[in-house]
Amino acid sequence: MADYEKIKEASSKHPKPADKTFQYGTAGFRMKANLLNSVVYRVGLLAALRSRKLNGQTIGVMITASHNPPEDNGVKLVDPMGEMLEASWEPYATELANAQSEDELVKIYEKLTEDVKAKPGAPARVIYARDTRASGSTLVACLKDALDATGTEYTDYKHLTTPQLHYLVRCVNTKGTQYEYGEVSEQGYYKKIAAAFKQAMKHKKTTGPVTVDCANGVGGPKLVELKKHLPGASEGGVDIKVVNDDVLKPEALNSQCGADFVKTQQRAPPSSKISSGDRCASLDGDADRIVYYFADKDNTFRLLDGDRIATLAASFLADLGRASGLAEQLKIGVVQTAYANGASTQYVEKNLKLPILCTNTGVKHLHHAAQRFDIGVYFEANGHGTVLFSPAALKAIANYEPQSPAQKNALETLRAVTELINQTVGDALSDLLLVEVILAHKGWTCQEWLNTYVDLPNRLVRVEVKDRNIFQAVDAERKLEKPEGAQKDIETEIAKYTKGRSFARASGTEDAVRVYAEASTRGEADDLAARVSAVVRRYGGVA
Ligand SMILES: CC(=O)N[C@H]1[C@@H](OP(=O)(O)O)O[C@H](CO)[C@@H](O)[C@@H]1O
Ligand SMILES: [Mg+2]
Repeated sequence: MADYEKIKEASSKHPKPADKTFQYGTAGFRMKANLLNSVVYRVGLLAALRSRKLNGQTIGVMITASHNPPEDNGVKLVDPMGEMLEASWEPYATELANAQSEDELVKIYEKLTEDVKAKPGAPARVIYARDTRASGSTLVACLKDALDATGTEYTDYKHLTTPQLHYLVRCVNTKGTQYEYGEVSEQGYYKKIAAAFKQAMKHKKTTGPVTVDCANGVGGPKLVELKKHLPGASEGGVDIKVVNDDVLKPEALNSQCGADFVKTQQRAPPSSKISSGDRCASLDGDADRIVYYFADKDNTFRLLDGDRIATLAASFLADLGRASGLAEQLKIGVVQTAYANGASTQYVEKNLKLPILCTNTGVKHLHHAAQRFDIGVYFEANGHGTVLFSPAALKAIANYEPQSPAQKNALETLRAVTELINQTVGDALSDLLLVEVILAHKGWTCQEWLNTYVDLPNRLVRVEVKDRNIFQAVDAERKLEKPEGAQKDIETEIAKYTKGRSFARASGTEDAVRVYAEASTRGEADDLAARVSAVVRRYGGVA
């Protein structure tokens, strides 16, 4: 039961920096780690309240700042099924984080407890983990203070990838039910996906190794651990070469490596020693994102980003649906954001002939939209995504009696793939193995994967303005509603280019407006991005 005096007392150890305003954004709270003590303490209070409200279902707290620099950190909450915190609770987190005094904090907490109708006597349960940042242990101490003050039961899972924590939250809450997701332990995670991988790779072989850059983050040691459970190349598995897995040098985290570096710089990490044709992948700092890349025969860098993983997975699942005789029950759809390359959208619609939805940026939006399909494939272009199978789809896949050996084969692979994919959230380790399985089944090299369609040249620019909040986007962020007149001016610029597409929106994680542009040539895409950026500056004022 919550004891408000205790909450107040513990809170006084973690005072809020007076001049700061916090906001629970697309990825929870994220900023310089030394500003986060009070925020993490208060997120702990909210986690306890959310668990009480849900009668003691376990809530997850992840301390990470993903691809941000080493001196940053962050915190986000995980809901009972391993999903992101329900959006209607985000403002509560913001409100608690911004309370100026202990008295105000407790007043807000009491009021929230009443408003959400949490039973004060209900149990509260939380599990938590962190990435490898040096500031993690201090922040964990702040979190613990909140959990103790609120009489919460908790388990510290120490270092985990973000998706591993999501997995564990779902496992705890489904334990002993018909929806049991897996064994509640880190080892259980490895065992589940390794068994699924073995099954999915039956009779198939990968060609050559895959080199995985782990951004010197928590994904490194976890991939090394996962490898121990996987068959090696000679046993029908895959040869995974782990690089950039040094977690003992905190300053190396996300520095000149990792998925964000590769995606935004459109080049391999400078430390990379790849030769033409080598298959490579990069994870981000908390291993919930992955991108692939290789150097083609002319030694030109080629990126295979989230859009490519989505199209690869959708085409594979559609093939399996047809081959298993389940196509009718398994309607596949793809979910993207406005940042998806226009060529990928066209490929899904015209070649794969699958329905496609466009949502706002941020995986929670994509995740919800993907739940509208039997099989919903969602990826952000930056490599964060997964595949969701509806309960009805899982049931159909589990119960179907195959009518031929070919159907039986396809069905077995499909079953394995449902186990391999982390359905709680995008998971770089699980997505890595999924891509490896698909390439092995299709017998494809990266070049063949790349050949499926030709990306439109594109440019993503960050524009700093006085107040980014005046830029209000609508229509899945593809158009600006405000400031008035800006959209018309952007469209005037777009009209000047062949296959031109461009939009501007305020970032949810940085103090800037992002401008995206694509067109038929590199020069045109760059030009269009520059012109739309100029429009944004004209309306937003130079910062
Ligand atoms: C263009 C882009 O890559 N935007 C990223 C970025 O959001 P912004 O709201 O654009 O700052 O961070 C989000 C959280 O990590 C991620 O989900 C999203 O894809
Ligand atoms: Mg991440």
